[in-house]
Amino acid sequence: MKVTIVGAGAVGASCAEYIAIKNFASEVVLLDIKEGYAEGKAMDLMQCASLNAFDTKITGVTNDYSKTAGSDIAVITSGIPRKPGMTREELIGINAGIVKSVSSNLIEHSPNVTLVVVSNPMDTMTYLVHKTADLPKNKIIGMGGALDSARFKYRLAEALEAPISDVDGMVIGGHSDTGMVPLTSQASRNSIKVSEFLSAERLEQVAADTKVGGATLTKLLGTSAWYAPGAAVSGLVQAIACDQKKMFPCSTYLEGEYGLNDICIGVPVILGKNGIEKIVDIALSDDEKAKMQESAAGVTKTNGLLEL
Ligand SMILES: NC(=O)c1ccc[n+]([C@@H]2O[C@H](COP(=O)([O-])OP(=O)(O)OC[C@H]3O[C@@H](n4cnc5c(N)ncnc54)[C@H](O)[C@@H]3O)[C@@H](O)[C@H]2O)c1
Ligand SMILES: O=C(O)C[C@H](O)C(=O)O
Repeated sequence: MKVTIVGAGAVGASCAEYIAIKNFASEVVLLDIKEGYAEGKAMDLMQCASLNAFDTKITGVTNDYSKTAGSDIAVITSGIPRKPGMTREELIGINAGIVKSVSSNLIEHSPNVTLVVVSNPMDTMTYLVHKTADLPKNKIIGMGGALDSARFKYRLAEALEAPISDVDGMVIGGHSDTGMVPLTSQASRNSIKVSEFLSAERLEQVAADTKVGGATLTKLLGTSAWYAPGAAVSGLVQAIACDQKKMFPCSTYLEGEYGLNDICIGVPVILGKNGIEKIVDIALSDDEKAKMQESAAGVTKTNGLLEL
């Protein structure tokens, strides 16, 4: 199993580290445009191998796509992150060009690759790849919901004063400060709805904190987060590589599901060896349906800024 990660920055390197520690891939290639950077990150990570007991071979290359040839899965983290006070949408001007050329280079050398898009604004970048790359839609996957759901569980556990392993919950919709739709009505602690334990006001606060999870970290760190994003990407890559048939909310191209068309946005999907093997069309409450429509309108507006 060969995995390429384009962008050896904060998220790309964290992703490579989690993939290696989980020890399911034979090879990880890190590629970056900055001279020597991916090589350096790969060497540093390989010096963790004996310490962390993994056998994954990590190599780094400067912009040489021939070294990515035959990749089964490729992760796109190349591009700029936001700074405090910015929205993800403001990154479109620079990141669209990067994502378009990177995806085209990857597919040229690995025509059967499954792409995981991470660069922001992620739903729009996933849509861009869908519109410009010669790949079936099941092989184009946007990562956002897995991360947002992990942040939702963190906030739920905090409110419940419970261990995170007791808590389950999912966030669908667009990966943006306003567009996320945390499914509070369905979140549970050991199968009991969290509304049994938390007031409507507290649950609303949990949802609000979840939606600004990325912005909160960006303010604290001066740039956007990388540990949880890297872990979330590694979970998606493992589900595909190991044909796990696991369910994650991912950004995928919709053709009527959730009443939406011609958009990539976060919905629950089953991930296995064929990438997105199924879009799971769950029943939403009227309130959740309205929020999903509003979220989709925001993503569509950002998509309109693309030069397709
Ligand atoms: N979808 C999500 O949930 C999520 C989570 C975290 C970050 N992100 C996004 O991921 C992206 C990367 O974030 P980061 O913190 O790793 O940034 P970073 O600046 O640390 O790393 C980005 C790397 O991309 C490289 N790069 C730029 N152009 C390139 C090109 N054409 N080819 C190859 N490499 C290129 C840069 O040299 C840099 O090393 C940002 O757009 C950020 O907003 C998304
Ligand atoms: O917040 C960001 O800009 C990065 C990423 O999308 C995140 O949610 O951490």
